[in-house]
Amino acid sequence: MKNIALIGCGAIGSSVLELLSGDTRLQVGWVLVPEITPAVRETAARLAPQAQLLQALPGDAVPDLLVECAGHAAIEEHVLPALARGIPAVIASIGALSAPGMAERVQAAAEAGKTQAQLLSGAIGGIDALAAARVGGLDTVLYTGRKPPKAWSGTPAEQVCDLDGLTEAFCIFEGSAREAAQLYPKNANVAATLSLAGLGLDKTMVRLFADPAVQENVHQVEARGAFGAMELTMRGKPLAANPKTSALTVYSVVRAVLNNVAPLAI
Ligand SMILES: NC(=O)C1=CN([C@@H]2O[C@H](COP(=O)(O)OP(=O)(O)OC[C@H]3O[C@@H](n4cnc5c(N)ncnc54)[C@H](OP(=O)(O)O)[C@@H]3O)[C@@H](O)[C@H]2O)C=CC1
Ligand SMILES: O=C([O-])CC(=O)C(=O)O
Repeated sequence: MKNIALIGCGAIGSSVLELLSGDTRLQVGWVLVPEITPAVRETAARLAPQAQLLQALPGDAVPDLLVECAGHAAIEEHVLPALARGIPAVIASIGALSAPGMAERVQAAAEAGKTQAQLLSGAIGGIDALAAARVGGLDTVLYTGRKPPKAWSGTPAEQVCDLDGLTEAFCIFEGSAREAAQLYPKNANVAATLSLAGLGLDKTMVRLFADPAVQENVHQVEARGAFGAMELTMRGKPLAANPKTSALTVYSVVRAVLNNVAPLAI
């Protein structure tokens, strides 16, 4: 039985626990959160009663897999030290790798620990195709992210428009994936994922819209290169617990965990 350490127990983490509970091939042995709140206690008691609730992984704990679904800060705090100790990790907060030197640090920690960090596809599809297309050479990759105005609350979008008063789509950001991921750490992980699979953080162009006409989180990708062309639209249903996050992100985490225990992985 594989023993999992889960970082974060919010909208994604609690849904992941729900979907994994009852699978006899694995158990969640640790849940790492900044504060052990009554809500976290209740969720863990219901869905992972065997788990230790902690703020950091103990030095003598050796999970088979570390699963990050917490936020950008968790990469520095939990993922880098675990990788360096040889614990493999799957990462949802991919935008964290847009910080100067962070992608290199993740790589170096995994190399030092002789293990691997896997960047999850999260809310976006087509990462396999884009990463394969990169081998032949890519010319352009454009990502357009479109979410309902409430998904942009508490972000710099509030400084460029009146989110509650929007009557039509408003472009809140246009620039590189690196800049998008830094400015919108809870909304532009997809931009970072596409760029790390494809043309890189500085050459992948990004437009972000607050759009009162959409109910879903809409992700569009247009890519061209030696392989031909790719056009992709995803209309992700947001999680009730967090309108910034699409449900597909949860399924992507669960898929990665199950691929770790399944005899046939896809
Ligand atoms: N790749 C992708 O496509 C996507 C990636 N994401 C990433 O996933 C992250 C989590 O999303 P979601 O679950 O919706 O967010 P929530 O805010 O609902 O939950 C975040 C959880 O992580 C905990 N947390 C925050 N900081 C840390 C830390 N440094 N160490 C450990 N735990 C921490 C929070 O605890 P507390 O409540 O006490 O702060 C909370 O339990 C996002 O911030 C984003 O980076 C999200 C959507 C798509
Ligand atoms: O969940 C989504 O739709 C995408 C998201 O928040 C992100 O890219 O950070």
